[in-house]
Amino acid sequence: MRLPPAILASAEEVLREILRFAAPADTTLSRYFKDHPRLGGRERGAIAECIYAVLRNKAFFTDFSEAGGGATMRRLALLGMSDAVGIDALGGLTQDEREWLERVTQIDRKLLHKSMRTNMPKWLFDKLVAQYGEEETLVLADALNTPAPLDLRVNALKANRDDVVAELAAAPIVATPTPYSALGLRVLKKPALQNLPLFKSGAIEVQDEGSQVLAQILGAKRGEMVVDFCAGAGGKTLALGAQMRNTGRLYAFDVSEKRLAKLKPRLARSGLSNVHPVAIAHEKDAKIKRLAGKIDRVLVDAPCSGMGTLRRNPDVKWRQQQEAIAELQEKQTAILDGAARLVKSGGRLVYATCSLLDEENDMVAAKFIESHPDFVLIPMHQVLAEQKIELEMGDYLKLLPHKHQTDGFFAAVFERKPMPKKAKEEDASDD
Ligand SMILES: C[S@@+](CC[C@H](N)C(=O)[O-])C[C@H]1O[C@@H](n2cnc3c(N)ncnc32)[C@H](O)[C@@H]1O
Repeated sequence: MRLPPAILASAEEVLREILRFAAPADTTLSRYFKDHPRLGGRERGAIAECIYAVLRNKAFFTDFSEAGGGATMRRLALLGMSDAVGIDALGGLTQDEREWLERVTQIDRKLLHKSMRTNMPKWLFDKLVAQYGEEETLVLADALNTPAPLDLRVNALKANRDDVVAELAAAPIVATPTPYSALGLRVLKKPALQNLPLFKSGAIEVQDEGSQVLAQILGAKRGEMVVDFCAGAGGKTLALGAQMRNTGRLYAFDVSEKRLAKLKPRLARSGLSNVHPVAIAHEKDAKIKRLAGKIDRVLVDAPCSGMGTLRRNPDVKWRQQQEAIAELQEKQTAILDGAARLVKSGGRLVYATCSLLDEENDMVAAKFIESHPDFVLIPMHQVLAEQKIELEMGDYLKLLPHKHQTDGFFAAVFERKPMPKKAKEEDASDD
């Protein structure tokens, strides 16, 4: 059945708002759907897919919608919709529009100019070329512009992976084990999960496989004191708590009370009782000082540009300003410094981002090691071997969508050298 013609007007309306880039695309979309309760599930799905298709393909779509007659926003919506649901599912097209869409959708994008093919701002393309070379950047950009599959993490406290696969199959949802995370499952279609007993009981959580690997490399064990320094809504906190088998103490710090509040219902589902969410004012908060030198493992999943998550958040590349990267680096360095003070002698500190940019990754890690002679870098291949994760890496973890089919992630692992007792006491009382 064709979608009603009015859906194009709705897509145009929400697109106009989203392309102002005043707020994240998912926030604007949720607000639009709330304000338009009469839109059905199929219409909402099509509008959302249309918006994301436009954001992924903005450079290419804009170029083609500006050429030719008719309003640009209508043409953008047409391109987005045809990408999302196919031309034949669209009702109310004029003959001209149909022919134009058929012409544009037949274009071989590999033959286009780089800026249009990669669909990213020039500053980002240039940075990636400087890091990966042009050939690899083109492949990386294609992967970043392809929607991500849906990854799940099995909560080992409540289920095992094989049983979950069997229960999903009965739904029927086809899920296959992910290659790197022993608890991961990949679902190619995007079924609604919220009402599944498996989801409601906390046996599964939605989490990119890369994110699961990041939580795992912290190596948190039963009975340990662990801090998730930038816990947000707790994606990694939940994985860490389960890894600790619901024992020990896991502090979930964040400066955003709103994000920490979203962790609460997830915690309730997960069955974890070892997690202690703590809102902090900043990375030097007195609440942190009290724990200085006492923590076995600290994860810093730092705020970053998010360029590794473009498969899911394609608006980020258009919203992020190049000038903000240096500010982010400063913030990341400050947070890592603050978090390092928590680590006890022989304890571990993991610095992670979902960015692809060296400025937020290698450079922050290198600066940390330079300014913290009491820490050593543990090469990632060693950490991965300890965790029995079959990934080939050098000093750092660098997950890339075109190579590993995950979001882009970076991680560095540091270990605090054993400290003489006196120095330990001074460290704990230091401002
Ligand atoms: C990449 S997100 C964390 C995502 C989360 N770990 C997860 O797996 O879902 C970064 C988080 O850092 C928080 N943040 C920003 N500045 C901070 C600071 N100075 N100290 C602690 N957290 C901070 C943000 O509020 C945000 O929730």
